[in-house]
Amino acid sequence: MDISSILQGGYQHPLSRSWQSRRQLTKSMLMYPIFITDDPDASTVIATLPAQRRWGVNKLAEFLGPLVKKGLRSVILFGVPLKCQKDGRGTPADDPEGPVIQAIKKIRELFPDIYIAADVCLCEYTSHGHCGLLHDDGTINTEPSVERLAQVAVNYAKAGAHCVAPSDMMDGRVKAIKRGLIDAGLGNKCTLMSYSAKFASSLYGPFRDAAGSAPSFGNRKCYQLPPAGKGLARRAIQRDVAEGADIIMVKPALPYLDIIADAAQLAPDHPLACYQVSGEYAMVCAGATAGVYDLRTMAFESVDSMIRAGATLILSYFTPQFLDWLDE
Ligand SMILES: NCc1[nH]cc(CCC(=O)O)c1CC(=O)O
Ligand SMILES: [Zn+2]
Ligand SMILES: [Zn+2]
Repeated sequence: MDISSILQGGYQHPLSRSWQSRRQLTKSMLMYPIFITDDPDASTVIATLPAQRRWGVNKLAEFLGPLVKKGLRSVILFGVPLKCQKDGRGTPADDPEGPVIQAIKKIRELFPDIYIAADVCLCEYTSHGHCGLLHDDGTINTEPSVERLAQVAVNYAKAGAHCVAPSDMMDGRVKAIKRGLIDAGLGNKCTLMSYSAKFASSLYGPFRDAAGSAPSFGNRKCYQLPPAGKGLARRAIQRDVAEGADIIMVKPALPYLDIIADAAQLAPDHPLACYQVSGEYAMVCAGATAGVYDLRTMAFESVDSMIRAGATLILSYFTPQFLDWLDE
Protein backbone atom coordinates (compact mmCIF):
# COMPACT_ATOMS: atom_id res chain seq x y z
CA MET A 1 0.00 0.00 0.00
CA ASP A 2 1.26 3.44 -0.89
CA ILE A 3 1.83 5.96 1.91
CA SER A 4 -0.61 8.42 0.33
CA SER A 5 -3.43 5.84 0.46
CA ILE A 6 -3.67 5.57 4.24
CA LEU A 7 -6.30 7.63 6.06
CA GLN A 8 -7.53 5.18 8.69
CA GLY A 9 -4.50 5.63 10.91
CA GLY A 10 -5.88 9.05 11.77
CA TYR A 11 -9.19 7.93 13.28
CA GLN A 12 -8.73 4.59 15.03
CA HIS A 13 -9.61 5.84 18.50
CA PRO A 14 -12.72 7.70 19.73
CA LEU A 15 -10.49 10.57 20.76
CA SER A 16 -8.66 10.80 17.43
CA ARG A 17 -12.06 10.63 15.71
CA SER A 18 -13.19 13.62 17.74
CA TRP A 19 -10.13 15.55 16.47
CA GLN A 20 -11.44 15.17 12.95
CA SER A 21 -14.20 17.70 13.59
CA ARG A 22 -13.21 21.33 13.39
CA ARG A 23 -15.91 22.23 15.92
CA GLN A 24 -18.12 20.11 18.15
CA LEU A 25 -21.47 20.66 19.80
CA THR A 26 -21.23 22.31 23.20
CA LYS A 27 -24.01 23.18 25.64
CA SER A 28 -23.63 26.90 25.03
CA MET A 29 -24.42 26.43 21.32
CA LEU A 30 -27.93 25.23 22.16
CA MET A 31 -31.00 27.45 22.38
CA TYR A 32 -34.15 25.66 23.54
CA PRO A 33 -37.51 26.65 21.94
CA ILE A 34 -40.29 26.65 24.52
CA PHE A 35 -44.04 27.28 24.32
CA ILE A 36 -45.67 29.48 26.92
CA THR A 37 -49.43 29.58 27.22
CA ASP A 38 -51.77 31.90 29.06
CA ASP A 39 -53.06 29.35 31.55
CA PRO A 40 -50.45 29.95 34.29
CA ASP A 41 -50.70 26.38 35.60
CA ALA A 42 -50.60 24.60 32.25
CA SER A 43 -48.36 21.66 31.46
CA THR A 44 -50.03 20.36 28.33
CA VAL A 45 -48.68 17.59 26.13
CA ILE A 46 -48.41 18.49 22.41
CA ALA A 47 -49.52 15.45 20.42
CA THR A 48 -47.34 15.97 17.32
CA LEU A 49 -44.22 17.22 19.12
CA PRO A 50 -42.83 14.35 21.19
CA ALA A 51 -41.83 15.20 24.77
CA GLN A 52 -42.59 18.94 24.40
CA ARG A 53 -45.31 20.75 26.32
CA ARG A 54 -47.08 24.07 26.55
CA TRP A 55 -46.11 25.59 29.84
CA GLY A 56 -47.76 28.15 32.08
CA VAL A 57 -45.59 30.72 33.88
CA ASN A 58 -46.22 29.08 37.25
CA LYS A 59 -44.61 25.88 35.97
CA LEU A 60 -41.39 27.45 34.69
CA ALA A 61 -39.43 26.83 37.89
CA GLU A 62 -40.07 23.09 37.90
CA PHE A 63 -39.71 22.80 34.13
CA LEU A 64 -36.51 24.81 33.65
CA GLY A 65 -34.84 24.29 37.03
CA PRO A 66 -33.49 20.79 36.28
CA LEU A 67 -32.37 21.88 32.80
CA VAL A 68 -30.51 24.89 34.15
CA LYS A 69 -28.73 22.54 36.58
CA LYS A 70 -27.64 20.43 33.62
CA GLY A 71 -26.19 23.43 31.81
CA LEU A 72 -29.01 25.02 29.83
CA ARG A 73 -27.84 28.50 28.76
CA SER A 74 -30.61 29.92 26.60
CA VAL A 75 -34.24 29.64 25.57
CA ILE A 76 -36.39 31.13 22.83
CA LEU A 77 -39.98 31.85 23.83
CA PHE A 78 -43.11 31.33 21.74
CA GLY A 79 -46.42 32.59 23.08
CA VAL A 80 -49.53 30.47 22.77
CA PRO A 81 -52.54 32.56 23.75
CA LEU A 82 -55.57 30.32 24.15
CA LYS A 83 -57.91 32.51 26.17
CA CYS A 84 -57.43 35.99 24.71
CA GLN A 85 -59.19 37.80 21.89
CA LYS A 86 -57.11 37.74 18.68
CA ASP A 87 -57.53 40.58 16.18
CA GLY A 88 -56.25 41.93 12.88
CA ARG A 89 -53.10 43.49 14.34
CA GLY A 90 -52.11 40.84 16.86
CA THR A 91 -52.84 42.96 19.92
CA PRO A 92 -52.23 40.10 22.42
CA ALA A 93 -48.60 39.71 21.24
CA ASP A 94 -47.28 42.32 23.66
CA ASP A 95 -50.04 42.33 26.25
CA PRO A 96 -48.17 43.08 29.49
CA GLU A 97 -50.23 40.32 31.14
CA GLY A 98 -49.74 37.96 28.19
CA PRO A 99 -47.64 34.80 28.22
CA VAL A 100 -44.45 36.09 26.56
CA ILE A 101 -43.94 39.22 28.63
CA GLN A 102 -44.91 37.38 31.81
CA ALA A 103 -42.49 34.55 30.99
CA ILE A 104 -39.61 36.93 30.23
CA LYS A 105 -40.04 38.56 33.63
CA LYS A 106 -40.44 35.25 35.42
CA ILE A 107 -37.40 33.60 33.87
CA ARG A 108 -35.23 36.67 34.53
CA GLU A 109 -36.27 36.52 38.16
CA LEU A 110 -35.92 32.74 38.57
CA PHE A 111 -32.80 32.16 36.46
CA PRO A 112 -30.84 35.41 36.07
CA ASP A 113 -28.08 33.70 34.05
CA ILE A 114 -30.36 32.33 31.35
CA TYR A 115 -30.22 34.16 28.03
CA ILE A 116 -33.78 34.85 26.90
CA ALA A 117 -34.72 35.26 23.26
CA ALA A 118 -38.28 36.11 22.29
CA ASP A 119 -39.64 35.05 18.92
CA VAL A 120 -41.31 38.06 17.31
CA CYS A 121 -44.24 37.30 15.04
CA LEU A 122 -47.91 38.04 14.80
CA CYS A 123 -49.36 34.73 13.53
CA GLU A 124 -49.95 33.39 17.04
CA TYR A 125 -51.95 36.52 17.86
CA THR A 126 -53.83 37.55 14.70
CA SER A 127 -57.41 36.45 14.01
CA HIS A 128 -56.36 35.43 10.46
CA GLY A 129 -53.20 33.62 11.55
CA HIS A 130 -50.89 35.44 9.13
CA CYS A 131 -47.54 36.81 10.26
CA GLY A 132 -48.31 40.45 9.38
CA LEU A 133 -51.21 42.86 8.94
CA LEU A 134 -53.39 42.41 5.87
CA HIS A 135 -55.03 44.57 3.23
CA ASP A 136 -58.77 44.02 2.66
CA ASP A 137 -57.94 41.63 -0.19
CA GLY A 138 -55.96 39.39 2.17
CA THR A 139 -52.48 40.36 0.94
CA ILE A 140 -49.76 41.54 3.30
CA ASN A 141 -49.74 45.24 4.15
CA THR A 142 -46.02 45.68 4.69
CA GLU A 143 -45.62 49.15 6.22
CA PRO A 144 -48.01 48.78 9.18
CA SER A 145 -46.84 45.18 9.66
CA VAL A 146 -43.27 46.29 10.11
CA GLU A 147 -44.32 49.10 12.42
CA ARG A 148 -46.34 46.71 14.59
CA LEU A 149 -43.56 44.08 14.68
CA ALA A 150 -41.07 46.72 15.81
CA GLN A 151 -43.45 47.79 18.56
CA VAL A 152 -43.81 44.19 19.78
CA ALA A 153 -40.04 43.61 19.66
CA VAL A 154 -39.34 46.77 21.65
CA ASN A 155 -41.91 45.75 24.26
CA TYR A 156 -40.25 42.33 24.65
CA ALA A 157 -36.88 44.04 25.01
CA LYS A 158 -38.31 46.46 27.59
CA ALA A 159 -39.66 43.48 29.54
CA GLY A 160 -36.12 42.11 29.70
CA ALA A 161 -35.57 39.89 26.65
CA HIS A 162 -31.86 39.67 25.84
CA CYS A 163 -32.67 38.96 22.22
CA VAL A 164 -35.59 39.56 19.88
CA ALA A 165 -35.96 37.23 16.92
CA PRO A 166 -38.34 38.25 14.13
CA SER A 167 -39.69 35.19 12.28
CA ASP A 168 -42.40 36.99 10.30
CA MET A 169 -40.42 37.53 7.06
CA MET A 170 -41.83 40.98 6.30
CA ASP A 171 -39.53 43.14 4.17
CA GLY A 172 -37.77 45.83 6.17
CA ARG A 173 -38.54 44.55 9.64
CA VAL A 174 -34.94 44.15 10.75
CA LYS A 175 -34.19 47.80 10.08
CA ALA A 176 -37.42 48.91 11.78
CA ILE A 177 -36.79 46.76 14.86
CA LYS A 178 -33.18 47.94 15.15
CA ARG A 179 -34.35 51.56 14.86
CA GLY A 180 -37.03 50.91 17.48
CA LEU A 181 -34.54 49.39 19.91
CA ILE A 182 -32.14 52.30 19.46
CA ASP A 183 -34.90 54.89 19.92
CA ALA A 184 -36.01 53.10 23.10
CA GLY A 185 -32.46 53.26 24.46
CA LEU A 186 -32.05 49.50 24.09
CA GLY A 187 -29.84 49.40 21.00
CA ASN A 188 -26.87 48.23 23.03
CA LYS A 189 -28.87 46.00 25.38
CA CYS A 190 -30.74 43.68 23.08
CA THR A 191 -29.55 41.33 20.33
CA LEU A 192 -31.47 41.18 17.07
CA MET A 193 -31.49 37.64 15.69
CA SER A 194 -33.14 37.59 12.29
CA TYR A 195 -34.80 34.56 10.78
CA SER A 196 -33.15 35.67 7.55
CA ALA A 197 -33.50 32.65 5.32
CA LYS A 198 -36.78 31.16 6.46
CA PHE A 199 -38.35 28.91 3.87
CA ALA A 200 -42.02 28.06 3.24
CA SER A 201 -41.47 24.53 4.51
CA SER A 202 -43.64 21.48 5.13
CA LEU A 203 -41.73 20.98 8.35
CA TYR A 204 -43.60 23.51 10.53
CA GLY A 205 -46.72 21.37 11.05
CA PRO A 206 -46.14 20.30 14.66
CA PHE A 207 -45.21 23.87 15.60
CA ARG A 208 -48.44 25.22 14.17
CA ASP A 209 -50.31 22.62 16.25
CA ALA A 210 -48.36 23.62 19.31
CA ALA A 211 -48.77 27.37 18.80
CA GLY A 212 -52.21 27.38 17.20
CA SER A 213 -50.74 29.55 14.45
CA ALA A 214 -51.87 27.94 11.18
CA PRO A 215 -53.22 30.59 8.78
CA SER A 216 -57.03 30.54 8.56
CA PHE A 217 -56.84 30.98 4.76
CA GLY A 218 -54.12 30.83 2.13
CA ASN A 219 -50.49 30.05 2.95
CA ARG A 220 -47.21 31.84 3.67
CA LYS A 221 -45.61 31.47 0.25
CA CYS A 222 -45.74 35.22 -0.44
CA TYR A 223 -43.46 36.02 2.47
CA GLN A 224 -41.55 32.86 3.41
CA LEU A 225 -38.93 31.88 0.81
CA PRO A 226 -39.53 29.29 -1.92
CA PRO A 227 -37.59 26.12 -0.98
CA ALA A 228 -35.59 26.16 -4.22
CA GLY A 229 -34.83 29.88 -3.91
CA LYS A 230 -31.11 29.85 -3.19
CA GLY A 231 -30.58 33.28 -4.74
CA LEU A 232 -33.37 34.86 -2.72
CA ALA A 233 -31.97 33.32 0.46
CA ARG A 234 -28.55 34.79 -0.29
CA ARG A 235 -30.12 38.21 -0.93
CA ALA A 236 -32.17 37.96 2.28
CA ILE A 237 -29.05 37.18 4.32
CA GLN A 238 -27.14 40.12 2.82
CA ARG A 239 -30.12 42.43 3.24
CA ASP A 240 -30.49 41.53 6.94
CA VAL A 241 -26.78 42.06 7.59
CA ALA A 242 -27.08 45.49 5.95
CA GLU A 243 -30.21 46.29 8.01
CA GLY A 244 -28.42 45.63 11.29
CA ALA A 245 -29.11 42.01 12.28
CA ASP A 246 -26.71 40.79 14.98
CA ILE A 247 -27.33 37.09 14.33
CA ILE A 248 -28.37 35.46 11.06
CA MET A 249 -30.59 32.38 11.07
CA VAL A 250 -31.39 29.70 8.52
CA LYS A 251 -34.60 27.71 8.98
CA PRO A 252 -35.28 24.76 8.60
CA ALA A 253 -31.79 23.35 9.01
CA LEU A 254 -31.17 19.82 7.70
CA PRO A 255 -32.71 20.23 4.20
CA TYR A 256 -30.99 23.65 3.87
CA LEU A 257 -27.37 22.89 4.74
CA ASP A 258 -26.20 24.57 1.53
CA ILE A 259 -27.92 27.77 2.67
CA ILE A 260 -26.17 27.52 6.06
CA ALA A 261 -22.88 27.21 4.17
CA ASP A 262 -23.83 30.19 1.99
CA ALA A 263 -24.66 32.24 5.10
CA ALA A 264 -21.32 31.31 6.67
CA GLN A 265 -19.62 32.69 3.58
CA LEU A 266 -21.84 35.78 3.16
CA ALA A 267 -21.85 36.77 6.85
CA PRO A 268 -18.59 35.31 8.17
CA ASP A 269 -18.39 37.85 10.99
CA HIS A 270 -21.83 37.16 12.46
CA PRO A 271 -22.96 34.32 14.70
CA LEU A 272 -24.92 31.93 12.51
CA ALA A 273 -27.98 30.20 13.91
CA CYS A 274 -29.99 27.39 12.42
CA TYR A 275 -33.35 26.09 13.58
CA GLN A 276 -33.90 22.35 13.64
CA VAL A 277 -37.64 22.87 13.34
CA SER A 278 -40.56 20.91 14.74
CA GLY A 279 -41.00 18.69 11.69
CA GLU A 280 -37.30 17.83 11.57
CA TYR A 281 -37.39 16.94 15.24
CA ALA A 282 -40.54 14.85 14.77
CA MET A 283 -38.93 13.07 11.79
CA VAL A 284 -35.79 12.19 13.72
CA CYS A 285 -37.95 10.88 16.58
CA ALA A 286 -40.25 8.94 14.25
CA GLY A 287 -37.36 7.25 12.47
CA ALA A 288 -35.94 6.12 15.78
CA THR A 289 -39.34 4.80 16.89
CA ALA A 290 -39.60 2.91 13.59
CA GLY A 291 -36.24 1.29 14.24
CA VAL A 292 -34.49 3.05 11.36
CA TYR A 293 -31.63 4.28 13.60
CA ASP A 294 -30.62 5.01 17.15
CA LEU A 295 -32.11 8.33 18.31
CA ARG A 296 -29.03 9.72 19.99
CA THR A 297 -26.68 8.79 17.14
CA MET A 298 -29.00 10.36 14.58
CA ALA A 299 -29.58 13.50 16.66
CA PHE A 300 -25.81 14.06 16.86
CA GLU A 301 -25.38 13.27 13.17
CA SER A 302 -27.99 15.88 12.27
CA VAL A 303 -26.49 18.69 14.37
CA ASP A 304 -22.94 17.75 13.38
CA SER A 305 -23.96 18.36 9.77
CA MET A 306 -25.28 21.83 10.70
CA ILE A 307 -22.09 22.67 12.57
CA ARG A 308 -20.00 21.36 9.66
CA ALA A 309 -21.97 23.63 7.30
CA GLY A 310 -21.08 26.61 9.50
CA ALA A 311 -23.74 27.00 12.22
CA THR A 312 -22.51 28.39 15.54
CA LEU A 313 -25.86 28.36 17.35
CA ILE A 314 -28.54 25.68 17.16
CA LEU A 315 -32.20 26.00 18.07
CA SER A 316 -33.37 22.49 18.87
CA TYR A 317 -36.13 20.64 20.69
CA PHE A 318 -33.46 18.02 21.47
CA THR A 319 -31.77 20.49 23.84
CA PRO A 320 -32.83 18.69 27.06
CA GLN A 321 -31.55 15.39 25.67
CA PHE A 322 -28.32 16.90 24.38
CA LEU A 323 -27.64 18.29 27.85
CA ASP A 324 -27.75 14.70 29.14
CA TRP A 325 -25.93 13.16 26.19
CA LEU A 326 -23.10 15.69 26.32
CA ASP A 327 -22.45 14.62 29.94
CA GLU A 328 -22.23 10.90 29.15
N1 LIG B 1 -43.76 32.67 12.46
C1 LIG B 1 -44.17 31.50 13.04
C2 LIG B 1 -43.11 30.52 13.31
N2 LIG B 1 -42.07 30.75 14.13
C3 LIG B 1 -41.34 29.56 14.19
C4 LIG B 1 -41.95 28.63 13.37
C5 LIG B 1 -41.56 27.20 13.11
C6 LIG B 1 -40.81 26.53 14.18
C7 LIG B 1 -40.90 25.05 14.14
O1 LIG B 1 -41.51 24.43 13.24
O2 LIG B 1 -40.34 24.44 15.07
C8 LIG B 1 -43.04 29.24 12.79
C9 LIG B 1 -43.93 28.50 11.90
C10 LIG B 1 -44.47 29.13 10.70
O3 LIG B 1 -43.84 29.99 10.08
O4 LIG B 1 -45.57 28.74 10.38
ZN1 LIG C 1 -45.61 34.00 12.04
ZN1 LIG D 1 -42.58 32.93 14.75
